[in-house]
Amino acid sequence: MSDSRTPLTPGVGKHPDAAVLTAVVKRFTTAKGEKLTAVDGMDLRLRRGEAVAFLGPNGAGKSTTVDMLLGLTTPDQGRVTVFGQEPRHAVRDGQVGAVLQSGGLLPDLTVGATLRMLGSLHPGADPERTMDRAGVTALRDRKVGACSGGEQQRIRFAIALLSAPQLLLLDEPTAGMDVTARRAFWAAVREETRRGVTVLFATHYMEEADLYADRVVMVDRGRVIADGSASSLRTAISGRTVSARLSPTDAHLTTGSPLVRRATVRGDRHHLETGDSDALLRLLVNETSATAIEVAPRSLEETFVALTSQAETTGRTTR
Ligand SMILES: Nc1ncnc2c1ncn2[C@@H]1O[C@H](COP(=O)(O)OP(=O)(O)OP(=O)(O)O)[C@@H](O)[C@H]1O
Repeated sequence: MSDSRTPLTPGVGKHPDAAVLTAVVKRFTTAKGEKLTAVDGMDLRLRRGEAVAFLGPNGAGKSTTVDMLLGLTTPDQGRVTVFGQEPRHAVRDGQVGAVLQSGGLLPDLTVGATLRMLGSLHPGADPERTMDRAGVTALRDRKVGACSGGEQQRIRFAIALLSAPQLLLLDEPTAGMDVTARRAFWAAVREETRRGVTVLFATHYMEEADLYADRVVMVDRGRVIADGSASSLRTAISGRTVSARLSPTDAHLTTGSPLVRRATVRGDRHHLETGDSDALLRLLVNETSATAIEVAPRSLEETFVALTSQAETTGRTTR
């Protein structure tokens, strides 16, 4: 029975960390022969039982990192371990399951036959129960090729669960799913984390990170630029922009305030990014002669841009 199976590798169950990346660098050579650094000194520790969201723009290095955790590619520098061992050993022992963006499925097999066939590769696997856990039992007799994109993602999830892995790596797992399918998918993932499984999922959806991750790791240009709980990250990257006309003396006072994360001047207005717009408004009203004060929320895109440019100039991380 898959739920009660113990890790196949002695010592794996005792290891406190599911995965550790230490100063990992991965470079590729582009088609033009130029060197491209996809992962640039990544330090990351996934503790057992955590659900960690991996957020970042296109090309940030998320998939490359997942590939290294799966042993599909190796770092040029640094070290990656999964349950204290080489990733490929952990994968070989069935400790790691993955839903990748490009996982091949055989379109002419039914869902049930697919799970039975792949289940035969893992001693002790229970395809029926795995289909149930992944929410694909109703699709058992349907050909994989006749399933929608979102359904195929759930089939991939079922396949990932076959070996009863202790670490699940999900690369944009809900791509192609509608809202209902997303909810059902995350409910199934939550069941796995409840059992103590560690989950790392790459996503472009801040809401998914917010709702389903214990911890959010934000990456940009192959580096971790923010790492913390969803709520701490939200506080760090959400916020408002307060803009006003300020005299030079008032501008000096406000931009030097710890309430102001970033200040820019456009035209005759100072734009002040803050996590506490109420306190900043009080400061402006009570202690300066600011005029034409406006408060505007920042969009997620703006906050991400603000955070990435901040990381570029200061190298700072949140935690
Ligand atoms: N095999 C490869 N050969 C050359 N360049 C590669 C290769 N794999 C990835 N890259 C490049 O490395 C960078 C990081 O890519 P990666 O796929 O890891 O980013 P990502 O964060 O997963 O992006 P996305 O959100 O678009 O999936 C990109 O610039 C990409 O073009």
